[in-house]
Amino acid sequence: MNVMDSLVKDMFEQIAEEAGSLARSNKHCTITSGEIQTADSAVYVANEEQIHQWNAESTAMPHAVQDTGPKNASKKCIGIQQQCEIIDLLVINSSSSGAATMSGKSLLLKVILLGDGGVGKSSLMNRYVTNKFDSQAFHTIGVEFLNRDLEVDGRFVTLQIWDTAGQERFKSLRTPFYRGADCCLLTFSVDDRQSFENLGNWQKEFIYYADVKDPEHFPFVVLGNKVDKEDRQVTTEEAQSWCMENGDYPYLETSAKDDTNVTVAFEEAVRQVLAVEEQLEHCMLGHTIDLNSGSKAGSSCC
Ligand SMILES: Nc1nc2c(ncn2[C@@H]2O[C@H](COP(=O)(O)OP(=O)(O)OP(=O)(O)O)[C@@H](O)[C@H]2O)c(=O)[nH]1
Repeated sequence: MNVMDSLVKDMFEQIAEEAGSLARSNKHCTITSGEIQTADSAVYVANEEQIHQWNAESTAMPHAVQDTGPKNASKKCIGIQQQCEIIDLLVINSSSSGAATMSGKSLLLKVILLGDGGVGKSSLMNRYVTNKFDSQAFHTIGVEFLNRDLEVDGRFVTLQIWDTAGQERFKSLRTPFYRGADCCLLTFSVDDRQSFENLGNWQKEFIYYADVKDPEHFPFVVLGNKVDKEDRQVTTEEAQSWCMENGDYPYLETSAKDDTNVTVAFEEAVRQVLAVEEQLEHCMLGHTIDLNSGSKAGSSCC
């Protein structure tokens, strides 16, 4: 990796951190290799062409400030020159831990969709949030996310769904966003055997980059998408047994096209997170010290 590549990589990692914070304070946000946009602000970062050009020329980065964003938006350029710092427009109001946090009255949960390119991650997110399906969807570059409020078993939740680029060449753009995820949806396509065989790699990639401390108890949900297709290469039984052997994960067969099980899948993700949360709360309560007796209660938990 040359110096410029590593500067660009550092820049994206820095942006990823900022974006993670931004994500917690905004309803809608799109992050690609080029831009971070929200309803009321936009940060111009760099497009792929510019990055290539910078790599080729190794010249100074642009650092001009432009006002061409959406109405009321400030659009600024992030360069790599020292004087061109990461912009001040991001409203950072949250911890970077990313554990489930309360936003207003509802619980904010970050779920992340991972899986090979083309298995239908973006389509699942878009079907769930906008109820639309695009049969000519473009590959994702980097990550994007959308929020949706829902109620599950009497709990109000804001689900923040992060859709990542499955193609290998975008690995460095997606992995910085794994941290802080409350649930991971491992996705494959039932008509693509290789995408099923890669599930284990996605699981490992997530655990490593999200820095999951207790992988055995992390809530994964596995989705076999495109069940509307006739040319299946993976059977339900095979997928179920993979889930059983790799962590006893829930398995759902979905179709973003037909809207089969899409809502159920995201609700299941919420249930999994809430179950882990309840278990933790239970454990914490179990460890409170009884001042009267001077002994710990329920120390067998966790
Ligand atoms: N038949 C069928 N096609 C689907 C379904 N979901 C997605 N597709 C199609 O599969 C293609 C890829 O879908 P995407 O949602 O872009 O896949 P992705 O996993 O986000 O791909 P990357 O962004 O490259 O990681 C698109 O042409 C979609 O229209 C589905 O449930 N059934």
